[in-house]
Amino acid sequence: MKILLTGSSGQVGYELARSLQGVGEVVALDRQQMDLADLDQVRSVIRTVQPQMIVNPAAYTAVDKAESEPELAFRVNAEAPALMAEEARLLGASMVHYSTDYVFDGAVAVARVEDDPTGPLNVYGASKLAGEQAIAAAGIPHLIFRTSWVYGMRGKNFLLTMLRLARERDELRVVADQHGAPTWSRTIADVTAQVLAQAHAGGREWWVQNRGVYHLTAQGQTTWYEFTRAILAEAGINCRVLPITSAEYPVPARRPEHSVLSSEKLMARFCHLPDWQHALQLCMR
Ligand SMILES: NC(=O)C1=CN([C@@H]2O[C@H](COP(=O)(O)OP(=O)(O)OC[C@H]3O[C@@H](n4cnc5c(N)ncnc54)[C@H](OP(=O)(O)O)[C@@H]3O)[C@@H](O)[C@H]2O)C=CC1
Ligand SMILES: Cc1cn([C@H]2C[C@H](O)[C@@H](COP(=O)(O)OP(=O)(O)O[C@H]3O[C@@H](C)C(=O)[C@@H](O)[C@H]3O)O2)c(=O)[nH]c1=O
Ligand SMILES: [Mg+2]
Repeated sequence: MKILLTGSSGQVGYELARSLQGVGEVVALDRQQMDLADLDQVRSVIRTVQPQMIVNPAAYTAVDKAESEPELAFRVNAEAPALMAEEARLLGASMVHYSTDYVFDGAVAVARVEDDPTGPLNVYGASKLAGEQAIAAAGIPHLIFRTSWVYGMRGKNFLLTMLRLARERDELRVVADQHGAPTWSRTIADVTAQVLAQAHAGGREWWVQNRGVYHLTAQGQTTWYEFTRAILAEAGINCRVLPITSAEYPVPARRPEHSVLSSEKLMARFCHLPDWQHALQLCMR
């Protein structure tokens, strides 16, 4: 099976380029080779590669910047995935896509399930939701994995930012009133590969039974503040960390207060997911 992988230099894309080797022949493309802001290029690349599956971890992920660049965020996160789904339909291909906890408003302290009502608080979340909806509407075999708080030892992420800041400063001030599940990029890629191996074995009927949205996050929950403390403890860095409120950390985009997703559906059908603490240890060691 020929797999077109987008965003191969991103956190999840980089891990997928490795994990998907066992699933099929991977054509991994970065932004230079396929710019999702250029819809004509997206179309022509897909028509040239002619994949049997498109795996799309590429996304506009700058949450604050998206507030002032809504058109670009929507083009990359909604219009490009919509076009990919349309091209997949013409090719008879399937599509695997990634989305976010930020599609929810996070108003209630209960783990969200896949069918719960959405209500994004910011442009990024709204653009990701529009992408999900376009793929679902295309009527193709598809999987949409909603994940959260992605980190890893490469790329741009909260873990690497905190390690850098802790070395530069005597004290970190970190929000303690947003709750969620930090998820290692490698967990996302490995689980994707496991699910796709099942899909491959199951054929057409598998997709009829299993297509749709799945929450895919590490188990348990924490706050950005507690996550920071766990990161510094694991790294053996001594730096004071002060809990603050979101109001004390003014940024352009609003974030959900309760961002925990229930991954029970995925675990019941496919495989176990690790605790966030365990995955953090594996990642940092
Ligand atoms: N990061 C997170 O905390 C979370 C991410 N997600 C979702 O998971 C998926 C993977 O995210 P993650 O790997 O963490 O994100 P990253 O920000 O690490 O990677 C995003 C990738 O998309 C690429 N990209 C951005 N704009 C374009 C463009 N116009 N054309 C082509 N490629 C582009 C980036 O390229 P370049 O390297 O050149 O910038 C990068 O390779 C995304 O769908 C994201 O929305 C969900 C929840 C949390
Ligand atoms: C750097 C820093 C951030 N913060 C806060 C800001 C924010 O509320 C929180 C996390 O910072 P980030 O910039 O990583 O947050 P953010 O970019 O909102 O992270 C999100 O990214 C998108 C792509 C997703 O899909 C989400 O799941 C989530 O991971 O920590 C502090 O309190 N102190 C600090 O020193
Ligand atoms: Mg960010």
